[in-house]
Amino acid sequence: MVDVYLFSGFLGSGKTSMMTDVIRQLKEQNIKPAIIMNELGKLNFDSQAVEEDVPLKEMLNGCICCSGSEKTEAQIQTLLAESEFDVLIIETTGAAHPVEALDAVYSPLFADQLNIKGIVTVADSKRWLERDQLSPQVRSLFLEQIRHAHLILANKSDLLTEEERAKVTFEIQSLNPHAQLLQTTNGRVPLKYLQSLHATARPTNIESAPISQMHLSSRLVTFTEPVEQEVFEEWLRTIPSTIYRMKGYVPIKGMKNPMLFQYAYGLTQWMPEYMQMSPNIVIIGENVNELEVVGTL
Ligand SMILES: Nc1nc2c(ncn2[C@@H]2O[C@H](COP(=O)(O)OP(=O)(O)OP(=O)(O)O)[C@@H](O)[C@H]2O)c(=O)[nH]1
Repeated sequence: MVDVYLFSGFLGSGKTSMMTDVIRQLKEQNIKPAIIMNELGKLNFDSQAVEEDVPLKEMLNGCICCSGSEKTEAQIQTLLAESEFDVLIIETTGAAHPVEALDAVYSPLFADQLNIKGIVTVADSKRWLERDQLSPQVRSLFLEQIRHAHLILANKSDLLTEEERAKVTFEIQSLNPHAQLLQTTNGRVPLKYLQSLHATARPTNIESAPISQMHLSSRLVTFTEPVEQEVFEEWLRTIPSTIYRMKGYVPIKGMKNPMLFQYAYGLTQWMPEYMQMSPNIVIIGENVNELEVVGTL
């Protein structure tokens, strides 16, 4: 299994600095990294930070969440087929919502090959103190990236006074009490903090993630029998609003192949599928392990 880390954080917060340092540490331990980088602009200057022997895929002109998860899926598949590596680091654009980014990388197609360790968010500590100056939408994204993280770096702590550092730590930890919080400069984080993250996504038929894991996580569910479409839609109306996203293939009674199913923030989409895909869906949200799914054991 390849360990996957999503690096999230606002534009200019220090993601690339963190990545460069993490790659250095991985290499020192003879662990092979591969990188997917994501830039909003046309040219990816940051990729120059990655040495040539590290497999690298770039997604230019769009962010991981809105350029279509198919593209990301294809890139991960190509990487898995072409290169040998132990760890996959995905640097999302500063404008990506972490739920969407997680959604894009978590595909039922290679769920058994990837061990999604979690979202590491780099927060610019100075920006945190000045967050009231951000527009409401931007501020909301900034907060969401922190709220959904599994590990948070309060970066650029060199720019703060002792008192400000304490304030930032207290406030960020209050926003996300589940994640470990570290004060950093230049995104320097000892590798052990990444490695000790629990996987956020595991097939439930193998082992469930701990219930205490209340923050954002995902789960792969396998259907054991076909379900009536109406019964399934009825069930969808009962699920909590903290289930943000589902996608995959649902075996529907009367249909030859499992149907492609998409669910995002209350909206559902069905598409007939001409291939016999495995009857799996991925569920992303909070407390995903407590959700009972119709048609599964
Ligand atoms: N003072 C200070 N500057 C930092 C620190 N970390 C990063 N920087 C600087 O902040 C700038 C942005 O850092 P990057 O690592 O490129 O940030 P990024 O999140 O990858 O930026 P985008 O590519 O725009 O998303 C660079 O000029 C870094 O040198 C820090 O801890 N302290």
